[in-house]
Amino acid sequence: MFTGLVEGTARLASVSRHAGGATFTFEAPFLMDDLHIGDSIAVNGVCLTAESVSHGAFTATAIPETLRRTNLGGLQPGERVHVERAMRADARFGGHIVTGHIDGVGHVADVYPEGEARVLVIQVDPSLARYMVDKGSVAVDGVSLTIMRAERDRFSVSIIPHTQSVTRLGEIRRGETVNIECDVIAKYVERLVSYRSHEASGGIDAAFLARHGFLR
Ligand SMILES: Cc1nc2c(=O)[nH]c(=O)nc-2n(C[C@H](O)[C@H](O)[C@H](O)CO)c1C
Repeated sequence: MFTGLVEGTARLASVSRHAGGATFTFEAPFLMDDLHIGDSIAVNGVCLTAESVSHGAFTATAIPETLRRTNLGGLQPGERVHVERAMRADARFGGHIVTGHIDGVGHVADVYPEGEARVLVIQVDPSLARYMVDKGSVAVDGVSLTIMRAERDRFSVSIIPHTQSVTRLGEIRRGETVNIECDVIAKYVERLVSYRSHEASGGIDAAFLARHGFLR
């Protein structure tokens, strides 16, 4: 589990693509004081496992499904990614609950300045946008952000100077693809409400289970 307070950016040193997916080597010397083989680490918001850690770098593998559903598949050596180690139980919990499971990608549709901030307008599928509300939470490439405005197929966020300086969101351009994790609380609420309304109208049968993915 993560908070969306990313710790900084790591540089992709190399990538090896193979039948099992892609194995990335990221340079991140600032993580080395407490990163061990087997630890979870969020890379652009995607929860991966550190497979080796040495000389200021770690390696992690993304399976084909992860490459299809996130922006990791398009990464090229030299690019920078957001990194965050798993949250500690004894630390302050800034940001919001981020699981590292990406719901889909969004596309940066517009970028414009507003005072000291940088507003990003991000286009997403309505199936993702439905979990967003004004002043709610969203993780964009792993960065916990407050939604300024939520619409049917897009939302906007305002990037404050601190976030611009410690993440890539200060330099991101129109057309780039970003990983989106919707607020997990919204997803649980939707699921519970759909069960409740079904129970009110007659209980659980085979058709109900199939509709909700429990039967094929
Ligand atoms: C909730 C939240 N909202 C915003 C926001 O709307 N705009 C912004 O620029 N930064 C926000 N942050 C802080 C970032 O998550 C934090 O600066 C980065 O993850 C780097 O640690 C947070 C935690």
